[in-house]
Amino acid sequence: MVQSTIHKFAIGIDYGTQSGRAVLVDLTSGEEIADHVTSYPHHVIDERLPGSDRKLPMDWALQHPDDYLEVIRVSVPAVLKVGGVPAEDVIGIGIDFTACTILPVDSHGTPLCMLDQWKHQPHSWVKLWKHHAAQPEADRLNRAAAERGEAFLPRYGGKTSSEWMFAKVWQVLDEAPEIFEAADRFLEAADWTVFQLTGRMTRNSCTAGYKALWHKKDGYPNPEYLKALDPRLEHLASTKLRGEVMPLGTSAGGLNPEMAALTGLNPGTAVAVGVIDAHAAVPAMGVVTPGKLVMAMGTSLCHMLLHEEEKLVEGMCGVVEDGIIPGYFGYEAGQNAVGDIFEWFVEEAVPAYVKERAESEGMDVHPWLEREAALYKPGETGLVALDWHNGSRSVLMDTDLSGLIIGLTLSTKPQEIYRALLESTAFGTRKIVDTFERSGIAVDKLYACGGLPQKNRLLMQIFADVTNREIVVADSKHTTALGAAMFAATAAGEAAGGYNSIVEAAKHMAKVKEETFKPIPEHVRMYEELYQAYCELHDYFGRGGNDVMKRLKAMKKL
Ligand SMILES: Nc1ncnc2c1ncn2[C@@H]1O[C@H](COP(=O)(O)OP(=O)(O)O)[C@@H](O)[C@H]1O
Ligand SMILES: O=C(CO)[C@H](O)[C@H](O)COP(=O)(O)O
Repeated sequence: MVQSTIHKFAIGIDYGTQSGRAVLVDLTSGEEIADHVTSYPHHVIDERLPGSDRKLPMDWALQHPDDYLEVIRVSVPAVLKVGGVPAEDVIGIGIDFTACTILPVDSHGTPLCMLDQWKHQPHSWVKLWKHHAAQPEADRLNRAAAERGEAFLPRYGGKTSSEWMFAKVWQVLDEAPEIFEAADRFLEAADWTVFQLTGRMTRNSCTAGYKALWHKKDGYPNPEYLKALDPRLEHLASTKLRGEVMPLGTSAGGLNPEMAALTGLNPGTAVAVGVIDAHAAVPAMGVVTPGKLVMAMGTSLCHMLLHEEEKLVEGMCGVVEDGIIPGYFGYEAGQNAVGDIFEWFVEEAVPAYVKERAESEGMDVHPWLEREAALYKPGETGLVALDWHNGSRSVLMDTDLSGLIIGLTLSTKPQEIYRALLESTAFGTRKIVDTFERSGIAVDKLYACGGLPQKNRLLMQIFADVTNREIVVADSKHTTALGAAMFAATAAGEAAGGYNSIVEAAKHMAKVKEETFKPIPEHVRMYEELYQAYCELHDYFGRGGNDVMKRLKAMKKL
């Protein structure tokens, strides 16, 4: 039991792709007192709508909004109970969310998919960040913006993504105009959940900036451009995207009485505006100044970096002033799949004998493959792979690209392929690091958090060797939730026992391990050569030298 009389606490809720977790955090030390995970009862909906036989098309990924409430209903009371902390000592709640994860709501804020009238229409559901079916809209959006010289486009590396708000909303309009019409607003799931907690509909500057092309001075893309896309989009920004955009670390309002009763927290407890999951990890690792690239490594990989100036960097997911830490331009880049690629290999491509051997040694397949793959030196497998099994986010921003392994022979072993796949993801990150540096934005050190640094040491060593940079690792079980709790402490403010700035919160609450991964000079040399091979393949297949990946994908869609 914690001495709650001297300490104050906040709850961070992290909404991931498969599950949500609540973490009760001591604001003095950042210690995670209790955590609880709720798996989403409806999982990722990518085959059929709940209660329906209707098959979803390729590249769709939906979620059920009630799953987000389930996390609040179950995980929040659970951490309060385990932590043994009285409600009055919990001064704030913060949430971080995957993004861009959006939903259409009616004028009461009720998701259209929860209304009988619309629940059978797939476009009424939450579109998860990895819903990639809006690529045609993203392509048209990019072409029009480039032709018109729209000022926002360079801030997003020259291309906006099919994962983001405008492409997704336009897909709704194209394919289900009745849903577009019925939607009073389109909201980020982060903002909808904050609305559920507070009854106040706000938008957070982080998702608005990175995922909805919102700019602190210019606002959303202008009506003329939107009209040129489709006349029905002309007033989108002032109608279905309306709502005050609030800076990170501010309070969206107090916890409403219904939610207080549901969770056991006090009504009026400060609720911070939402933040993107990966971005919450930045202060949680103590990164509040430039030169330190934070990598949230899990299913996918998000890279975040701070800089004093706004620079235009090829293929970046975005640069947003005050987007992560006030006073700095926050840059985001990413890889659509990292852990997901390793998962695909283990689930879909590993021979039965590997599973049997792992089982006979009492090991899971991943660590077994890691141990065997670690016996090879860089280059010894004769393989190079492209990490595009779920498309390329940075720097090509193209979800129609696909994976590739080159160098296979009749003697290639599964552990060699596993190693090549680990290496491919490190090469993908190296490409991002090089692109930042070429644009004059220094990357001195890497900071890793998420599930992968805890799970796979070989992967981390390969990342250090391929990038030739030291890697600091988070010392937190739930780094993004810790970040969300820090934003909650900031929203509550010093007078309530929190902090007056996220930088101050980071000083007291951020946690990294003492042990770091350091590059091994001999490996660095070998990887330099392999990376050149990766770059040749990257440019050949990714920059128009050969469009076979796109042709194959188009055939598959027929
Ligand atoms: N030992 C391992 N080595 C490499 N990848 C792993 C290992 N164990 C699990 N994974 C991958 O880690 C990913 C999950 O990462 P995690 O950070 O826990 O989740 P999330 O990204 O959903 O928050 C999955 O894609 C899984 O395939
Ligand atoms: O694009 C994002 C952030 O900008 C997504 O939130 C992120 O990629 C989801 O990742 P994960 O499931 O690995 O937490």
